[in-house]
Amino acid sequence: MTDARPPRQAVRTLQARKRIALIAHDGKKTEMLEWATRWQDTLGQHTLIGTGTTAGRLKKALGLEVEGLMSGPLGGDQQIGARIAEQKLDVLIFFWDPFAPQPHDPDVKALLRLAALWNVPIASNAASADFLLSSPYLNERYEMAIPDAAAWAQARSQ
Ligand SMILES: O=C(CO)COP(=O)(O)O
Repeated sequence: MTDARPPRQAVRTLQARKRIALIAHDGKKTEMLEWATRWQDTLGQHTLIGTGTTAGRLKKALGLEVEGLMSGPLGGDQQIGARIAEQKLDVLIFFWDPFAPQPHDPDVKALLRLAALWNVPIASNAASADFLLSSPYLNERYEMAIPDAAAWAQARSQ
């Protein structure tokens, strides 16, 4: 058994059209809708997914095409986390509520851990989401470092 960290980094290239996850806890959904309204045109140029209720609210209020997964408390955070682990998500916009404990707090923590691990850009509030969406990288290919999963597995199976 070797060091419990991936021994090497690999390169992942994000395409110009990003796959963006949109998630908001109930206490933050109004803020998310207001923010998404301001960024509606930009969001419409990318591929959007979201947890069930957030996705439904965005579709209804803004007419945006958003793939809806399970609602968060029913496993939606875990589904988004799986997309991250499979390198199928590029940006995470997650307005989590710092005032409301969630029944699925472990799922939320797991999602945030995977996003940190896989170097996925995260915005937790409207200002950081403004910065992310106004980045020149949003509409360009972008190369980033990620853990080398194959090297990790190989090192641990010696
Ligand atoms: O609970 C959530 C994220 O942790 C969000 O889920 P909903 O979008 O289904 O409300």
